[in-house]
Amino acid sequence: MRDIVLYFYQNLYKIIKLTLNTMNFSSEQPKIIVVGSSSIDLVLETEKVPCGNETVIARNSESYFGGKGANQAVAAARLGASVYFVGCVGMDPLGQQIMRNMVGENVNVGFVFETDRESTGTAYVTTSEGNAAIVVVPAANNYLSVEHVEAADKYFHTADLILIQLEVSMKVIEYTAKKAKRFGKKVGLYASPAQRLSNELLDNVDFIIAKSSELHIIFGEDQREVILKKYFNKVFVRDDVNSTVYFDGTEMKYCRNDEDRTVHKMGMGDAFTAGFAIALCHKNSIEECVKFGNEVSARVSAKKGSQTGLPRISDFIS
Ligand SMILES: OC[C@H]1O[C@H](O)[C@H](O)[C@@H]1O
Repeated sequence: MRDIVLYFYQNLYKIIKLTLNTMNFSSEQPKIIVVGSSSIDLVLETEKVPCGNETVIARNSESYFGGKGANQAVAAARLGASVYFVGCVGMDPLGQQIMRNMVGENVNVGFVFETDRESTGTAYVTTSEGNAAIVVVPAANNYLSVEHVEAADKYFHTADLILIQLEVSMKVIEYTAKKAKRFGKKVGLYASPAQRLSNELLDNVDFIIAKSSELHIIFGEDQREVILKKYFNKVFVRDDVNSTVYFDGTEMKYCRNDEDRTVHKMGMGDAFTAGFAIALCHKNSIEECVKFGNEVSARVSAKKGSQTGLPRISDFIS
């Protein structure tokens, strides 16, 4: 018995690889454009997340690279895609750090603009028992404009897929989705932080990732089943325990990783979105895309910060 247990643990890595084996990686390198936010996250670890007028003491404070757009760009690049990030930072040391980090992660920063009107975006995160409460200060991210996205025009022709989230202006988001559709490109949206989506935006995106607790804000409807049936194979709802549910046209599909590796619940939705997008670019089935997204998300949650634990393509193929 002891030998069997030992064998299991020694080969855990291979077993995980085998379970993911149905995921296909084609020889084509996916080309992805991420339009969105970048920030520096200040993470405070506390006994409990403060509420009301409460004061709590943090065990420590650490800073990490973050911002939903930047997280998705780094995730996609680590998974082997050629990635352009279109974003805006302040003319300050934090902006420079973000640029250097992206360059180090092989993300093309040719369309990262600088503004002198605001400082680089930041996020203040209180984490307790794995949960994370996040307050975002968009700052320079609010200065990302339609003209900035227009500047990346010629790359929209060559891209396979465009990723957007909701941390830059809705005008930019809607413009990006419309433009991508015009070029016949696939568009993925991580609908966070939750906002009501217009019908036009809903029509222009191919897949939407949403948190279970925010459906009523995003769709103006809180019956999960109604939303999933209306947007089958298009809306993917995630809950707190890294499980994903969607309707495939015939039945509800639930996907959950058995093993809970969560240390911090930061950047899980971004990681899922990027993983899903990569799997889609490699022409996998929706079910495989969801499984792969869940795995990428589980891995990021195993380390502190929104980017630290993001896996690399070499973790999946030798
Ligand atoms: O999705 C996680 C991200 O949300 C906030 O934007 C933080 O920057 C963090 O990195």
